[in-house]
Amino acid sequence: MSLSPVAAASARHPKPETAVFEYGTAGFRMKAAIMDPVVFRVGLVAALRSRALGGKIVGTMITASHNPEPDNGVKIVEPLGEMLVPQWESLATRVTNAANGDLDAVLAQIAAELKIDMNIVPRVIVARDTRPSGPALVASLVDGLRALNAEVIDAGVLTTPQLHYLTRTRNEQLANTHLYGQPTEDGYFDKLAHAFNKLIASAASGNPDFKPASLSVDGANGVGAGAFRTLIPRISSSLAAEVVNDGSAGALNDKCGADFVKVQQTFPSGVTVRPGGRYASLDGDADRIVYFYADQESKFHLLDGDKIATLAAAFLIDRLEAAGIRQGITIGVVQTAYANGSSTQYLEKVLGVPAPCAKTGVKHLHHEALAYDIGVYFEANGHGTVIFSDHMIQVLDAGLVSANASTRQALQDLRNFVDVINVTVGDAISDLLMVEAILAFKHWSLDQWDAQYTDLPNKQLKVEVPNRALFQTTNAERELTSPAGMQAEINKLVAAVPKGRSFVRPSGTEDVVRVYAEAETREQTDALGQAVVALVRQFAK
Ligand SMILES: CC(=O)N[C@H]1[C@@H](OP(=O)(O)O)O[C@H](CO)[C@@H](O)[C@@H]1O
Ligand SMILES: [Mg+2]
Repeated sequence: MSLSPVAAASARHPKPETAVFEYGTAGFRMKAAIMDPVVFRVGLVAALRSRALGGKIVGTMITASHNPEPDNGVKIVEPLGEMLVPQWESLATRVTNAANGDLDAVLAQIAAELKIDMNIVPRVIVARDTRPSGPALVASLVDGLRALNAEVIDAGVLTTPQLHYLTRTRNEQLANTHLYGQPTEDGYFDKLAHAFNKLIASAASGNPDFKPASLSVDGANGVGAGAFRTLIPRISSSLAAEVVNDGSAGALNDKCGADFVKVQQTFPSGVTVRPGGRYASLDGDADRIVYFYADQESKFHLLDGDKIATLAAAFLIDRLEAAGIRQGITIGVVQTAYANGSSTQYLEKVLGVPAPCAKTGVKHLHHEALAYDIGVYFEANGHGTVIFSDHMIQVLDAGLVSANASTRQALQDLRNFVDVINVTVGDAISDLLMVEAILAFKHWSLDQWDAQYTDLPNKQLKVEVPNRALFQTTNAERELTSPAGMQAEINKLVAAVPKGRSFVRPSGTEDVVRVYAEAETREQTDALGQAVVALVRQFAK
């Protein structure tokens, strides 16, 4: 009996019988060495997803973001650049866990359940970051796609946000609808550069002394370094930028990159830091960014996702007022439990905007941000963006038609601001341009930006436990419902500390439980963090 194409291909990518996989916050992520059967099966799922959507293009990205170089991962992107819908996360988990001999049957079951027309030709874009394990994993993914007769578009090495952009614009091109931008890598850079150069020109107008700011970008030795370097010549009149940690020497994310800088609260290696200089770190797939600087005593200062969100919100409010359209436009800034307490306070008390708390994972933040005309959302680690409602865009466009001399420039600034933002997904490069444009408008250095509010000392810790599933949360992950009795113990510790806050949640991307603590002083913060870590160990048994 001859084997079906799926069975024949799956024999080349056997799943170890006992292996269990789960599509988590960031897709599948693990040691690259054990990923082959997973990516092959994700190829099958992506092809099926495209068929279920009538042949629309689905994106697949091979990356493990900020995790160490030997790790890798894979995630599926919806046609308009959104994260995979929850129903299909479960289907992806189901297919990756099917026994080797059951794959055909499982696919047929799913097709029958969802009434998928198996004659449709699937179309799937494939991209990867710079990890050495990437090419072999792409080959396995493509093997899965081909087993279901998919048309494969190999986009090579891209940042995660570029893959989202390309997926969206290729679909728009296919459907002959309005293009978010030209459906090429060049189109991506042109769109961002064009909007950014206009914003800087506006910020510089009337100021003969305007000089482009100098910025040094830590590329985490990853894909963002090359991507940002491609952009530099296109924005050279607006920003004097250089890239360090470009992958020519160190390992990916090793003592550098946005996650290292945020979690360790220290300078990345490979960067010569001068007091007064301006620095930013990207993560390994360039969807996160944090800024940092040294003061006159060479002390480290971090400007994280919370600082970026507050900067963006304050600027947008200012421009809306100058454009005469603040009335009737709702603004919200969505955060997670990891947001510094001072940032939430600043948003609610100083800027007067709602700052709801969502569960960790940008898809949760994105969802909540849809409730506003301008939805700013950032995780504290620097992953986020700004999204705009149709109403907001209509108000803007209508305003531009009838603008008078005093409001026109502010309206145009807002329009260019919308264009510099990657609304499909958090994008380090687009966020960097947004920050630089705002700083140019404000004539701010990093310490002036930082002075808007003072972060409470904070600490993130992780604890390895026998079974992290024991830890369950509610209230946007700020309280534990299990293990029984543990939240009451945390509450007691927190109550004893001025401005204390602490919470515990299981990671969705690593086999650890995370602990967060903040308090009025560094000593209190560290002591609170350690006390909660001890509780985790005690209750994990
Ligand atoms: C505290 C923290 O930074 N957690 C990160 C991390 O999730 P965990 O579920 O905490 O492992 O990876 C996610 C995916 O990149 C990101 O969305 C999230 O913010
Ligand atoms: Mg990332």
